[in-house]
Amino acid sequence: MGRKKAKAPGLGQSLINDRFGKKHTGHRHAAELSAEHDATQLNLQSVTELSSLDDFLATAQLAGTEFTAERLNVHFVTNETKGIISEEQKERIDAAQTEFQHLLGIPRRPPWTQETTKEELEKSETESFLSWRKKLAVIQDNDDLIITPYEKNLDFWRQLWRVIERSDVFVQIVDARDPLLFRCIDMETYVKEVDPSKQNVLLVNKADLLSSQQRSAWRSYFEKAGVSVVFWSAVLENEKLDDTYDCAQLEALDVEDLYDREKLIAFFKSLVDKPNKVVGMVGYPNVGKSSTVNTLMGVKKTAVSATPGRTKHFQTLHIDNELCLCDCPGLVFPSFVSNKAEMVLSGILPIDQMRDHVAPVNLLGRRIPRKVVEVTYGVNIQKPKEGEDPNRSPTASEILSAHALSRGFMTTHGQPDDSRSARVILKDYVNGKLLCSVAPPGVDDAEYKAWTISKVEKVVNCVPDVVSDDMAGVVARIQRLNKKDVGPGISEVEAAFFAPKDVRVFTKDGKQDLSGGKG
Ligand SMILES: Nc1nc2c(ncn2[C@@H]2O[C@H](COP(=O)(O)OP(=O)(O)OP(=O)(O)O)[C@@H](O)[C@H]2O)c(=O)[nH]1
Repeated sequence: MGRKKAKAPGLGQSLINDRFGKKHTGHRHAAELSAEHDATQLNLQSVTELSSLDDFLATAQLAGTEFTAERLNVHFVTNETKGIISEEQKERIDAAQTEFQHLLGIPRRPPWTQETTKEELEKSETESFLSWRKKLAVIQDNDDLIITPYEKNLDFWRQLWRVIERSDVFVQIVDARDPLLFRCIDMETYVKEVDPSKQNVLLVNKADLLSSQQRSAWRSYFEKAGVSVVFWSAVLENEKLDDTYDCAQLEALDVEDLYDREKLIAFFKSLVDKPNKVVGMVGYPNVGKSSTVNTLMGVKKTAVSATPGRTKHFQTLHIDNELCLCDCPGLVFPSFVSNKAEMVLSGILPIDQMRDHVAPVNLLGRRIPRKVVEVTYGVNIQKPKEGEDPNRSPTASEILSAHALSRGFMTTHGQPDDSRSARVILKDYVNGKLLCSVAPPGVDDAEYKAWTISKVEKVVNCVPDVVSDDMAGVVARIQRLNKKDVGPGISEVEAAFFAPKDVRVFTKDGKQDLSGGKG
């Protein structure tokens, strides 16, 4: 396709001028860029879901004056189902995913030297980024394949490149409930390309949401694959920083094998043989980067967002005079998913922006054991009718009606308000209040689900004897829920409070506080 250089500023340049206020001129060296591209100057609006028009305009902006309406073929999820795919579809999708896996990489920063000017580097970065996007567009032409709405804002990738360049240890934070969805193997390859002496670590966060058997299954999977893996719970460790918390349920949570803050810091230090060590961190939005960074920094954080996409730019933070953290903004890498419902359940797409609630709840019904929903909410979900497969998963409508009726969520027409229940249930799932996780390849799904059920039963049935005063209200609600005497009328806020982890109470040294929170 022929490209011609536009003489007058075109749409792309106008958009750039509009965004940056003026045309970039002057020759500065590439080395100056790292310092220059801080959050105030970069366009740090994450771009993951674009309409074709937005996409067209963003492409025009990226290509600047050289843009000549290239066709990107980017289109959106087309094979949306009601969250359920047949065995035959699944086989087809698996085969296509295997075939195209090698194209699912991350963009590379083009090579540069001290002599490269700022303009030259920006131009080659843009070109390399566009060619990466075109490669992904080829995948999106295949109707069997859906990739996550990956980050399309080059400035986010620039931040990632800089974090990788600075880091001695590069940590990918993944969500323990579906580690493979959040792990980007190509990122590990890229880190080694930049410098083979850099170390990759996979930090499996939210590991408190798995049972010890489940963690052990995942640990053997990663160890066999030669991955350096650490299981960690930012939230549990963060709670230990607060001396009013005790852990009446620590035993039930079954988390003794997790790394604590000191052990994790010591582990990072052990990987680098030089005085000033930099640990870079990256991960999808909502995997718990902020919680991890705060905890490692020793900052007690009371409120973190349950909505993906809050951290916007990388920060450099000194833990002590030996170790420094470099926290990259939440980046959505291209990854294969079976449908949009999977993205909602994985916390990649925000629930409040979800249009169809039936598909994700159907998928939830497939993934989560029926008993987990029943025990967590104290409800009975309608059983399969005579003639139906007695082991079939509950449907969205069965789950939603059971929940809506028990909580008194009704529409003005007197029907169960399914959509309100769907939002509560999906948020509980994403937040980990409804326990569920995906088994590692090669592990029997039924056995893995049985481990989830036994963990949920242990946690829910363990009501603490003594708690601090400010926890009393929460515990009273949980006790009512446990006794299943909660009829219609319980508010959404109360339902949302029903998190077994809410009753953990730690002492300063992380031990169970048996003093009623007063000692
Ligand atoms: N159960 C559990 N929940 C966690 C853990 N770490 C984080 N969360 C929850 O996950 C959600 C996201 O946590 P954040 O720390 O804000 O995640 P983030 O990756 O920094 O998100 P962005 O700012 O969007 O990039 C919050 O609801 C946290 O409470 C954990 O170890 N265990």
